[in-house]
Amino acid sequence: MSRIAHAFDELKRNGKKALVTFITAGDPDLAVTGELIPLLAESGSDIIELGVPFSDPMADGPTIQLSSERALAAGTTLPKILSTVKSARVRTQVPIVLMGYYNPILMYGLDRFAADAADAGVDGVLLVDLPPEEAGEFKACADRHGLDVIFLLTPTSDEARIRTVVRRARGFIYYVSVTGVTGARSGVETTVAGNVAAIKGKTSIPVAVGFGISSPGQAASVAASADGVVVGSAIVKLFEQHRGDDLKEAITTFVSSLKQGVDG
Ligand SMILES: O=P(O)(O)OC[C@@H](O)[C@@H](O)c1c[nH]c2ccccc12
Repeated sequence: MSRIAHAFDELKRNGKKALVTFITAGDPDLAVTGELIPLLAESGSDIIELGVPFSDPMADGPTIQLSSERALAAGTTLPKILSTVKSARVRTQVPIVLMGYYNPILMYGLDRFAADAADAGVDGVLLVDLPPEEAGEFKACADRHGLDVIFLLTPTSDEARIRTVVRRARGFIYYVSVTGVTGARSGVETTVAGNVAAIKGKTSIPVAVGFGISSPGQAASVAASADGVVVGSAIVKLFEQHRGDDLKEAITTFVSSLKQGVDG
């Protein structure tokens, strides 16, 4: 069983839901990312989603776009991200999902990437712009090296797409709560609970929900129907206002409060 599947299993056994936290790798630099990985886990993150910064992040809103720019300006590259994960693995066993766009992975080489990511201690990969219908080759590489491929479903996914994802999913399915880009929003879409229930009716793979969740209260309401709650932009926003120990403290405090929300 993968580290991701195991984490969801263990939570379920204790009647709990997962908190998935997103940060961009390399914002403000990879040394900080390496310190934040164990810190996020200690603060209550059950899974960490690490963004691979990309020059044209079309699924992302302004907060994560800026974060990506800071990371690229700091010289962040995919090989350096993998070695950061490898070093952090000595300090924590928290499941790590790399989130990125297809192009950098394709340039790296699909099989070489899957091998190196698995060797570094990456557990899952989410490629935003690789639709499940076209993911066959990458999925074969990921399977070969024991990486979970995380697929996205959205409020507009049709039955055929849902069936494809349910068949191919490993680790968890990521349900995007809104049609639009990442970023904090004031309320949770009313369609989330119903759509999550519909997906869960078709699979035993856990369903995590993300996009627009930015407070402990929103996290609590999503955790009522989903197996996991993903928070990105609201955490990434803290990188605009804080540095050094101050950043670590702000993240610890905020992530602990999100965990309390998820735990009800
Ligand atoms: O930022 P938000 O609205 O909290 O959403 C989570 C999100 O940041 C993270 O999962 C993510 C960042 N970029 C993405 C692109 C596609 C899917 C998911 C993501």
